[in-house]
Amino acid sequence: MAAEVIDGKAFAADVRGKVADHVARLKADHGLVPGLAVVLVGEDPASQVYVRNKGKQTVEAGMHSEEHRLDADVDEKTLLDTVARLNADPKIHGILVQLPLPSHLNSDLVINSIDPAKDVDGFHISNVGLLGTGQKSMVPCTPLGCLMLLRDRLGNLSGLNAVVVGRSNIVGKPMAQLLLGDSCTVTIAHSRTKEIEALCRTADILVAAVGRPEMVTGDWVKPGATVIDVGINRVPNGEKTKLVGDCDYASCAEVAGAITPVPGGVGPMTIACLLANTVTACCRANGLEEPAGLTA
Ligand SMILES: NC(=O)C1=CN([C@@H]2O[C@H](COP(=O)(O)OP(=O)(O)OC[C@H]3O[C@@H](n4cnc5c(N)ncnc54)[C@H](OP(=O)(O)O)[C@@H]3O)[C@@H](O)[C@H]2O)C=CC1
Ligand SMILES: Nc1nc(=O)c2c([nH]1)NC[C@@H]1CN(c3ccc(C(=O)N[C@@H](CCC(=O)O)C(=O)O)cc3)C=[N+]21
Repeated sequence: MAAEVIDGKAFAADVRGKVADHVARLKADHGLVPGLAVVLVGEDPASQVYVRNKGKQTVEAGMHSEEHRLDADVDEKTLLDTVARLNADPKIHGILVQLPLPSHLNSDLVINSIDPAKDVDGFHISNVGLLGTGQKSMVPCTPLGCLMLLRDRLGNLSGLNAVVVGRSNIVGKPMAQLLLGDSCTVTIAHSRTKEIEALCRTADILVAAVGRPEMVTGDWVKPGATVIDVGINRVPNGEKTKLVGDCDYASCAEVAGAITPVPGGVGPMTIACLLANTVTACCRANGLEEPAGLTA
């Protein structure tokens, strides 16, 4: 039995449609335009693609979009000043500093200088703490997108076994928090985990966020499981390159009940959730009702 393909691209278009509807209402009823600022340090070509997509989709949803490009050798003070200006700017409701930053910059310091109310990535320590204690927060976009896909596919997640492979602050850990919040039994696996294949085979929900092309193969997957592939890896393909996930799609799809493809799975959801978080931040900043169904 071949797995059902979870169409993240279509789901993301649907989320962006809801965002655009809410943006139109904010404009008509309150004269408000939600604004997102993306800060990009250096010239990493892959990052530039994401930044371009974010800007385009932000404008398509009727929102205000700004890009702030800084040289790769920018000093920390200039970057912190940029963030401080955006914190104080009433047109801006969401700020994203693209990671990773060049190694001479302290990314914890920079991220924690963002106003937590404008931290649409949900990476500021106060948002991390709020999520970890089950309080209202800004939720990281990629895990939020994965949760939306899982709830849509499985309905109630309560009692399901979830294994998250990867323990990064931006994907693995917040993903585990969200699954725990939905009453899954959650295990986080990483590079030191023993017998990782057997562990993964216990998962009703398997989330791969490792950054290793096609590492997870079909023999790691429990028959019928839902597989969420977060990985975005650019690998050689003849003269050109192609994108592959952290899962070997062909073998996993033979065993899984449902699986997200790469591209067209989690990636588009990340951007849709970024727009959703920006609208949520704008509503909260103005004491208005938040859009239904766009937060965790
Ligand atoms: N679709 C999207 O929107 C997004 C996609 N991504 C993609 O998701 C992937 C993960 O990103 P990110 O979390 O930032 O990556 P990190 O490199 O920060 O973290 C990778 C994690 O995987 C673990 N790991 C590495 N090798 C192995 C192994 N052989 N076995 C088990 N675990 C292993 C590491 O373990 P340890 O901690 O022990 O080193 C680490 O916890 C990447 O492909 C990235 O491009 C990221 C963000 C958004
Ligand atoms: N502060 C910060 N926040 C992030 O959310 C963040 C970040 N830094 N650094 C980089 C990673 C990566 N990331 C992606 C977003 C969208 C796609 C995406 O849209 N992918 C498309 C394909 C895009 C393509 O063709 O290259 C897809 O999977 O279908 C991928 C990856 C966000 N990240």
